[in-house]
This record gives sequence, structure tokens and C-alpha cells, in this order.
Amino acid sequence: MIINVQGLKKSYKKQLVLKNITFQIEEPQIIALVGPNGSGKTTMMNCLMNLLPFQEGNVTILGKKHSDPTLFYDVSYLQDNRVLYGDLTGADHLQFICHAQKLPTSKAKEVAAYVGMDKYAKKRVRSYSLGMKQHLLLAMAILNDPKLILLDEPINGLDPTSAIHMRHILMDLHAKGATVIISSHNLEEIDKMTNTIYFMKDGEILEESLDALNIAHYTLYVSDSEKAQEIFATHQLPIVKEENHFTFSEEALSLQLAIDILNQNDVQIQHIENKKIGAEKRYMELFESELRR
Ligand SMILES: Nc1ncnc2c1ncn2[C@@H]1O[C@H](COP(=O)(O)OP(=O)(O)OP(=O)(O)O)[C@@H](O)[C@H]1O
Repeated sequence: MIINVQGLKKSYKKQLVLKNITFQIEEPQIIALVGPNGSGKTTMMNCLMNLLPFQEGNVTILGKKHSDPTLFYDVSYLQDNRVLYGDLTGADHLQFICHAQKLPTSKAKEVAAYVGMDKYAKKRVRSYSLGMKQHLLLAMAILNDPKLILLDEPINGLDPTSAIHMRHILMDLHAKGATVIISSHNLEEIDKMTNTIYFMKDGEILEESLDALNIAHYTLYVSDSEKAQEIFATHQLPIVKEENHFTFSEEALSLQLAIDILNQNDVQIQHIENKKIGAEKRYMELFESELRR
């Protein structure tokens, strides 16, 4: 078991901000935490990482109690850049972690180059841009080849090239067996990284939406859309007509049945697109009331 969270409750004074969070992660995965501002993502990660106390619940990580100090060698947490020291260089930060993690100092150079920050590693952090700081934080977090890495909004401030590079680095870590938990508001990047999204709202995980996001949504382009519409209506098929094409989800109707009915009625299919629902659409469905406010 990689993470086991049971009945986690956390309050700040009288405000309950995590309400009975329970989940397990058994296999290495990439999991995204997605939710509106203030929904509790950072608080939950801080509780898991033993940076914040909580009132109720149990958290075990890699089979150990979450407060076990030996987890330091196998778990990394990328927080915001306030943890950096402006007067030190990027290389100083990496050397410091190499020392604490008992890693050879050569690892610092290797990881700086891998992350793409070797050109400015010798500069003081106070001169770094937001994106450069994010690169350094990422390098610090992956230095120990963690089995579990948590990242709180790591894509903030990254240019598109750097965001793509970060995605590849995280997917690479996962391919080598690590579990990645990433909070982000960048749903396009999240979609490219994973289908496993924990949507959070008001301190609760609403949905672990692996299945919902995996449902295929088809778009059909046909030779004669008027005739196709009549056929679909006659057969009472749950297909929606939109301008010059038709859409339906595999949940509502099998693609094969739609193809067979069109073939039987001599309507040619010109093109079929298959798209997953995607994080943004699911987010809009789940948080529609917020968006309307
Ligand atoms: N130190 C604190 N003292 C009191 N309340 C806090 C504190 N930190 C966070 N909160 C409250 O806890 C709730 C959850 O905040 P949290 O920062 O975990 O949300 P988040 O989902 O990470 O938000 P964002 O997307 O804006 O980063 C919010 O209502 C917030 O006001």
C-alpha cells in the first residue's frame, strides 16, 4: 500500500477544512488533485506530509506512520517557493539535499542538467524568475528518486516548454515506479498526464473520477445528416445533432450499433472522432454551481 488515509479531519479553529477524507493508493499512479481555491488541496497534502497536525484520522505512507522520519528518504514534497533561500544558489540547495539524503554530490549536477537548470545553477536564487524557481524546486524534489512525490501547483509560472518538460519528467518518474500526486488548476496539462483525478470541494473528495474520464465520447460525420437524423429518431437512439455532426457517449450507446444502423440505411460515415470527456468538462459538470455564481 502506497498511501492509506482513513477518516482524516482537520480544522483551523472552528472551521472544518478536511471532512473525513478516506482513500487508498495501492499501485504506483499519477493522481491529480483538482478543486476550486480553498477546497483543501494544500491542507490535505500538508497533513499527509506531517507538516500540519490534524484532529482525527490515520495516515500511513509506504506502510509507515506518516510521521515516521525515515520517510524523508523515499518521499518528496514540492511546495511553493517560499522554502527557497534567496542568498544561496540553486546548486547550494541541491548540494544541501544531497548531503541530507546521503547521496553523492555528483547527483546534484546530474539532476540540474536533467531538469534544465544547469545554466543558472550557480546564480543566487534571489535573481531567479518564478519558472526558474519551479525548476529548482522540481530538481530538489526528484534528487532522491522518490517512491512518492507530492507537488502543490508545480506548473504555476512555467512557460509551455517548461510545462511540457515537467510533465515528461513526472511521467518518467511514474514509469520508473513512483507515485505522483499533483495539485493543479491547469486542466489541459492534467489531462495529458493522467485520468485519475480526485476532485475536491469544501474539504471532501467528491469523486475519484477515473471511470468518468475514461468514457469515450464519439462524434460522427455522415454523408446525409438529415437522413441520419430521421433514422436515429426512428430508432430512438440517444444521439445529439450538432450543426453538421452527431455526438453520443459510449455509456449511452455502442458505437457499433450506430454504425450498423447507418450502414443498413445506406448512410455513409465520413469520419468518426473519439474523445474522452476530459478534466475540464468534468470540472464544469461538478462545479457548475460555482461557475454560475
Ligand atoms: N493557516 C490557516 N489558518 C486558517 N485557515 C486556513 C489556513 N490555511 C488554509 N486555511 C483555510 O483552509 C481552507 C482550505 O485551504 P487550502 O489552502 O488547503 O485550499 P486549496 O484547495 O489548496 O486552495 P488553492 O487552490 O487556492 O491553493 C480554506 O478555507 C482556507 O481559508
